[in-house]
Amino acid sequence: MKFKSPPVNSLSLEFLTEFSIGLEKLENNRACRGVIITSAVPKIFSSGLDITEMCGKSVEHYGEFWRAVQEMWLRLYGSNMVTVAAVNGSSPAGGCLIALSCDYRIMAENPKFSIGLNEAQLGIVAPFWFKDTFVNVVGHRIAERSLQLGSLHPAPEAQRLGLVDELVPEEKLMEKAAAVMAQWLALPDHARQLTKTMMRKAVLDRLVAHREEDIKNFITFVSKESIQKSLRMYMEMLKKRKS
Ligand SMILES: CCCCCCCCCCCC/C=C/CC(=O)SCCNC(=O)CCNC(=O)[C@H](O)C(C)(C)COP(=O)(O)OP(=O)(O)OC[C@H]1O[C@@H](n2cnc3c(N)ncnc32)[C@H](O)[C@@H]1OP(=O)(O)O
Repeated sequence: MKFKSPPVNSLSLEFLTEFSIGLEKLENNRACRGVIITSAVPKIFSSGLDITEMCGKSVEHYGEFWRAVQEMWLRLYGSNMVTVAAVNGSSPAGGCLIALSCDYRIMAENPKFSIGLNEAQLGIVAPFWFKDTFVNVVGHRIAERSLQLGSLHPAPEAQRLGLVDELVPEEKLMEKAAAVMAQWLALPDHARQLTKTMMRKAVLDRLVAHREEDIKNFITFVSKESIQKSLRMYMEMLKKRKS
């Protein structure tokens, strides 16, 4: 799957819905045993959740949007397929969540590309299931420091921390992803799938059990004037940085 929503592959409601439908189709296709996720937009894997979806919209819209974010994660993190992220650009916040939800992460070895859960820098809080996914990849201490500081880690640091599994030159990224996929697909599906379920089930179940409460929390949180102000200021900062 190649993300192609210029300029920055931000995860809008429409993008998330299409992504989830795409994953569902592949999941239901018995001929498909694995998926490599990458980007067709130069230098950007995904800029994370589309901030405009969280600014100045109705309570109903926030609810619909958050349900779509949850749905995407439940499908990807809970997928029976082998999932490999070929991270060919920067990948903040929700973009990082997508990579973290895969079975294996390969990143282009460009120190200008960064990845991490930077929510704290926007004045918002990564939800518990973002945090759980992160902890399951890098461990508690690294996740705690990185989340509190809202760190975006340049590719070499991301590899040192275990946030990505390996770095390769950009031109070799897809070749390497295909080789990793072949290695993972060499195992019998049922054994690999049951093992994956065993490792991820508790974290998935926790969101399933608290899904409606999580949506309510999101709506309450994002509707606060202080949070709206932080998001608006962040968007302005992005625009100013450009000019
Ligand atoms: C007890 C506690 C209770 C807690 C309850 C919790 C409940 C919920 C909490 C809420 C959690 C919400 C979770 C959010 C996760 C996210 O994903 S938030 C999004 C974070 N994303 C970012 O910070 C990335 C921001 N973007 C960038 O850093 C850069 O754009 C880039 C590095 C990706 C690319 O840089 P460059 O190539 O230089 O492009 P730009 O000129 O910066 O951008 C082009 C264009 O796109 C717009 N844009 C960029 N990112 C986004 C985005 N994420 N959403 C919307 N729009 C974006 C940018 O403004 C530019 O627009 P214009 O061309 O100027 O119009």
